[in-house]
Amino acid sequence: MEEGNTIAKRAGSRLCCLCNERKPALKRPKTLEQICRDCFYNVFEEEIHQVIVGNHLFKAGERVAIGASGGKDSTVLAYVMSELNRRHNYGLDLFLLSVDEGITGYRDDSLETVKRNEVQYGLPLKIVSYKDLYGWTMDEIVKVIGLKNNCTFCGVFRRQALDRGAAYLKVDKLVTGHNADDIAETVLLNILRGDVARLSRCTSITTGEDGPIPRCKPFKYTYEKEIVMYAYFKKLDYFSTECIYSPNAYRGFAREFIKDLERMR
Ligand SMILES: Nc1ncnc2c1ncn2[C@@H]1O[C@H](COP(=O)(O)OP(=O)(O)OP(=O)(O)O)[C@@H](O)[C@H]1O
Repeated sequence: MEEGNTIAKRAGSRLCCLCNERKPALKRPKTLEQICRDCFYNVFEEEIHQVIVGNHLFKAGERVAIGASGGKDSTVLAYVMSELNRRHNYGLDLFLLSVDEGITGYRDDSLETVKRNEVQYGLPLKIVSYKDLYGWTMDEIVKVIGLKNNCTFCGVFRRQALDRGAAYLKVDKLVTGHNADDIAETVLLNILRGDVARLSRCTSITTGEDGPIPRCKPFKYTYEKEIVMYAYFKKLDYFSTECIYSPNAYRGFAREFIKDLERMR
């Protein structure tokens, strides 16, 4: 038996290339290594832990809100942050913070997911809505202005709504699920627009230190494909529909371009 294993290991084929014990379950997008599920969980979580520690993202005793949209990125972020907080004794008080933009058939459904996550992960949830803060839902705004530029309005409102929610929760920091793919798209968009000011700050792991609440991106180096795989293998409860108002053509172009480059790798 021992000899059989040794042969398989030497052949370098049938076993996970990290533990050399279990069968591989996936080809890791970041490194293209064939690895088993347990090793994938380990490297995925450990890399995020190293990003948190290496960049001094938090201090013990801090209150941290997780921007929770119910989508894959923020759901995996909420799960991994609560696991790492427990495992490594970060000493953080974690909260889920959701913005209800008032988009029927999209945000109402995704918020149901976040309400389930509140119970599943044992994290208190605060929801702030555009209707309460500004007197308008996105549905009402779109009825008036049509389907033009609404991502721009919505982005500005959401940013402020997250600040207001963070102030309500009295948190020290806000974390979002922006991942390496999102950041690559933003870099490309800022180059295409010639927006040098944004280009210089869009890759920072922490922003807004001079504003009401610093924002951190613990997934700055995490590939979107790995987040999807992690959510899938862990059977996490998330909502996977695109916003009905955001075909978002320009960002979509950047996304496709980066995916094409990735395929050529
Ligand atoms: N309605 C919301 N309420 C709270 N946080 C939000 C909301 N929308 C977005 N965020 C935060 O901003 C991050 C990036 O949002 P974006 O709209 O780019 O969604 P995404 O890349 O599809 O992420 P997700 O899969 O988490 O929805 C999210 O991961 C989340 O942390």
